[in-house]
Amino acid sequence: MITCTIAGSDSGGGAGIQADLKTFQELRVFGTSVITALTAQNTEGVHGIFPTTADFVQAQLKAVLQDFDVKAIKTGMLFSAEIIEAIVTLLKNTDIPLIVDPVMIAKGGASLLEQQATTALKEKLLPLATVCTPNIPEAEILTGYKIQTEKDIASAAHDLLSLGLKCVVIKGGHLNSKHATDTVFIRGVQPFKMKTERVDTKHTHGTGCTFSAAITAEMAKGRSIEAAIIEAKKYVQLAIRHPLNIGHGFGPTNHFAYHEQRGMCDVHVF
Ligand SMILES: Nc1ncnc2c1ncn2[C@@H]1O[C@H](COP(=O)(O)OP(=O)(O)O)[C@@H](O)[C@H]1O
Ligand SMILES: Cc1ncc(COP(=O)(O)OP(=O)(O)O)c(N)n1
Repeated sequence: MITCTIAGSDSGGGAGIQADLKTFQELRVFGTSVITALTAQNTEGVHGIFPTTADFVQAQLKAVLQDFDVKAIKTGMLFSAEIIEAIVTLLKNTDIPLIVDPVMIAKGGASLLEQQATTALKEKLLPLATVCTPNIPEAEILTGYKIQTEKDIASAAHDLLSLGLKCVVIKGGHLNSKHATDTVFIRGVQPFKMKTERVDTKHTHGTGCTFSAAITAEMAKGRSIEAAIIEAKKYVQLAIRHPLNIGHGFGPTNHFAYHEQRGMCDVHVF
């Protein structure tokens, strides 16, 4: 099975293209990639960004799509409106499932999407997506209001689904709660929650990239959206629960853990 990630490179290997390709490999799908930007990054932060031109992003994506039977595509850091538009031009002619992780700001505070690109992300890319996986701050930017209650989460999902998406997962990593609970809204299906223990760790660099890449891998294998999302939650939970403890700052998750610790993870779905 072949997948594609359209995202930025993280020289530190914990997020972006590197996290996506590691996740694809661990979940036994073949990963191709389209690089939107290089970041000089490590566990202590983002030290520089060098974007790719929109034309060259398009050239990479064309090369991949012309040759490979890609079964699912994900997007991560897209950086600019020009890059988003270049991708949309090609993706609007395909029916490949598209998972959009609307990456905006790294946990350290660096901006990975120019402010004026939010409109292009929302109005041009999201209508093509099958699944979108915002964290709470991203959902707030996309909807334009604060998300504090269960009712706010449901309204945000409703507003995002109305853009044409099939599924929205509002991730709870940023909530100040005892558990890490994500809420899944799928058109025509009763919403459900996925709950795991919240791991007390600072090594959560790349959790969002890893989660969305795992959804992409599982969907490429032909699993239903529900099954893909639940398996992805297991994958990321194990990756957080068994950290590698590398680097001097906020370390990466452990992409090996899913195989090394198989069966040692409960996700409560309700
Ligand atoms: N400390 C943690 N313990 C357990 N799960 C976590 C923790 N932090 C994040 N997660 C989970 O990791 C996934 C990615 O969420 P999140 O960290 O919110 O994304 P992002 O990296 O986009 O901010 C979600 O399933 C979330 O619930
Ligand atoms: C190149 C690149 N892409 C995405 C991110 C953000 O990754 P995320 O999974 O949201 O994790 P944090 O960086 O917020 O820990 C990134 N940092 N770099």
